[in-house]
Amino acid sequence: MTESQKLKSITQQLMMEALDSVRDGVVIVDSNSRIIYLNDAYLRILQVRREKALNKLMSEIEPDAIILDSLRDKKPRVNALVQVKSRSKRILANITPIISDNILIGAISVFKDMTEVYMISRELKNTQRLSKSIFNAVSVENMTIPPEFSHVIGRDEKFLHCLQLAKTVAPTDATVLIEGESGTGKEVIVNAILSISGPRRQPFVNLNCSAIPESLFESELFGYTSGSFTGASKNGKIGKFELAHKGTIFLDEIGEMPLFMQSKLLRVLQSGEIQKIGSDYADVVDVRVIAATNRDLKQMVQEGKFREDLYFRLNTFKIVIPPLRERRGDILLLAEYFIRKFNDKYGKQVYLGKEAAGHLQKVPWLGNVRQLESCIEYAVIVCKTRQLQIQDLPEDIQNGISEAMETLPKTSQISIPLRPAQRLKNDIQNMEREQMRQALLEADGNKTKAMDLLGISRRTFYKKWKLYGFDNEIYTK
Ligand SMILES: Nc1ncnc2c1ncn2[C@@H]1O[C@H](COP(=O)(O)OP(=O)(O)OP(=O)(O)O)[C@@H](O)[C@H]1O
Repeated sequence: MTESQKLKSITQQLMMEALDSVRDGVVIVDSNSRIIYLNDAYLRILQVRREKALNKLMSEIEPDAIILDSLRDKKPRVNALVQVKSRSKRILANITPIISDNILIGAISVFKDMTEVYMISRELKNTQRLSKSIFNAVSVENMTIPPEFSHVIGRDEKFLHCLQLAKTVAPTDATVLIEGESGTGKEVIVNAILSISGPRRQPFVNLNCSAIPESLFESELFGYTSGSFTGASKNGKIGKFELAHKGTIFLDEIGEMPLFMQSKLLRVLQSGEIQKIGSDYADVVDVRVIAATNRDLKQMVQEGKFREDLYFRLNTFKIVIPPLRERRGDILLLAEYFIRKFNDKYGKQVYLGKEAAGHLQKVPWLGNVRQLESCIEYAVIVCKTRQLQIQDLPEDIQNGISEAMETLPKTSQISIPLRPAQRLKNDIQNMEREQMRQALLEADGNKTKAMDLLGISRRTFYKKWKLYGFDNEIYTK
């Protein structure tokens, strides 16, 4: 090797090393778009393995790559913001065609990863939209309930405040946390938010965290690639987050999410990144998250059962729905509403008698609006006259609860926990558990059949299944 050849080879080596050490991605292709060089940053940013890209044709592995345009028209591209489709990444690229003696011999692209910048600017836009929305909301003196909320019943001040918050946050893309006891109407508020945010935030994916076994959580949420584990479908699986891309995901019972998934959820909330099981790289999704819980997440954080960082992240915009016993003014409104609903359903013309109305107002409604709803459904069905009376109400509402009420303070604000109410709750739960057990026996252990027999949704069924520890029992006649 001559001295000048040696010098040339050392210079080339130094240049390659220099390119390898820069933070920006660098790729060089020849005139046929064959990748002849890529640096370490390229591999890191686009999350590919060297052997999957080097010496391959760019036109085959990334047919929409902007560097191909430069090869075609021999023109440079300056600060081009592009999406690398196969990797869901945003990059800012500078591309120069390499021309020697008027002949195109290739092109070089130097690019920056803009995904994080994009996520931050999205967050910023959200915050701006949210503050604008809050500004508009506080400048309206008397809140008017939006027409989209017409099916939401309630005039209590605290409840109206929840609706106002829902209305405020709906047009933004902010993450929302809805807290409230079981049956208070968390899902009703989610639907209200969705009805305002409209098609802009579709598709909608609903996921109840308590219905997913821990071992399936990751594949449910993020999916898996084909053949990533024994028993996996050969076509792979699309996760719920991918399904909800550009839309909204509702994570109900977020408090039931296992700790290892909480950290993965935090990553999605912070960077939009999801990684399928078995995949070498992460995809970026654009999903609005609405979460709900009937657990005290703050308490769970203290007990080490819920990640503090995720809690803070979710807590940015919180709507706390008060229990029905703290908005007693709404009981009759809701009761009348449900009577209308079940009159329609069962072809009846029942109206609420004065004594029954008085009685309903005294009940502690530990099961909240859901309990009131099923109580009214029962009463409308059994009511033989047109006037719904105390004796038409379910027995536990007629007796047990009224007994418990005698020992409760006569104020509209009942502070919990109260021992009699707790005892009552236990009674209700025992009864519920027994009914479920009977239904499961009747259905020979077939859960879908048992749900039908009980007349409850799959979601409610699995919630109670978990609550009452049915996992360890065998149900065959
Ligand atoms: N304000 C309301 N107006 C009309 N219906 C309501 C209202 N609040 C609750 N409901 C009805 O009560 C039932 C329970 O409500 P929902 O499922 O939203 O409660 P939840 O808080 O999500 O319960 P869980 O925590 O058990 O999932 C539903 O049938 C719902 O339609």
